[in-house]
Amino acid sequence: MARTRTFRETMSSYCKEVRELGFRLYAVISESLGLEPGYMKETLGEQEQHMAVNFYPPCPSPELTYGLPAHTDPNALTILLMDQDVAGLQVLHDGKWVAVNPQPGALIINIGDQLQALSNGQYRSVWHRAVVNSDRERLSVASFLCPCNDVELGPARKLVTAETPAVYRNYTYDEYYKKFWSRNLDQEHCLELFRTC
Ligand SMILES: O=C(O)CCC(=O)C(=O)O
Ligand SMILES: [Fe+2]
Repeated sequence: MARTRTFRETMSSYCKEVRELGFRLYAVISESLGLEPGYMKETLGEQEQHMAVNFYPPCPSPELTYGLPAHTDPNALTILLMDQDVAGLQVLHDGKWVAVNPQPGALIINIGDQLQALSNGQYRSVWHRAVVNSDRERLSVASFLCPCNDVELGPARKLVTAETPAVYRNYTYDEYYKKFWSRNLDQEHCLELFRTC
């Protein structure tokens, strides 16, 4: 008799696929910076992977609140599976909040703070937020690829030159993560606290 997949099996294979996709993206991002394809994956160490299933119920006064306030993601890379029907994600582009509308079958890839640091500021960790609406609930599933807690992170040596000095000092992810959650999400970009100058 045919057996339907359990929730656990579906989630488990989704997590594995998302992880592989993240590793492929690390390789092309490394290459785009003139680094070895394995640079990001190796530097980030044994990756943790977290998942947030965000549920935003309808809100009678959506103009008074946010589903999620403005933030950047503290990790390396986020792969976001969005509700296929209801919009809510916005990204800050040229000082304006722009809606990212659902595209059937598409995943949203957010660069996190650690890829900004490793690329010495060449890639930018995007400011984003989620708004709510008064009549429809919304769901999003965020998969966060996170560096190993105790690896040393900072600008790739090859990207630090006399013309492009290190923008950020070195630190462990443990230190960064604690600092990130010790402030309000929508305060200044947390990486600003790790600047060399
Ligand atoms: O719900 C969304 O579209 C955004 C979720 C998000 O940014 C997060 O979980 O960090
Ligand atoms: Fe986020």
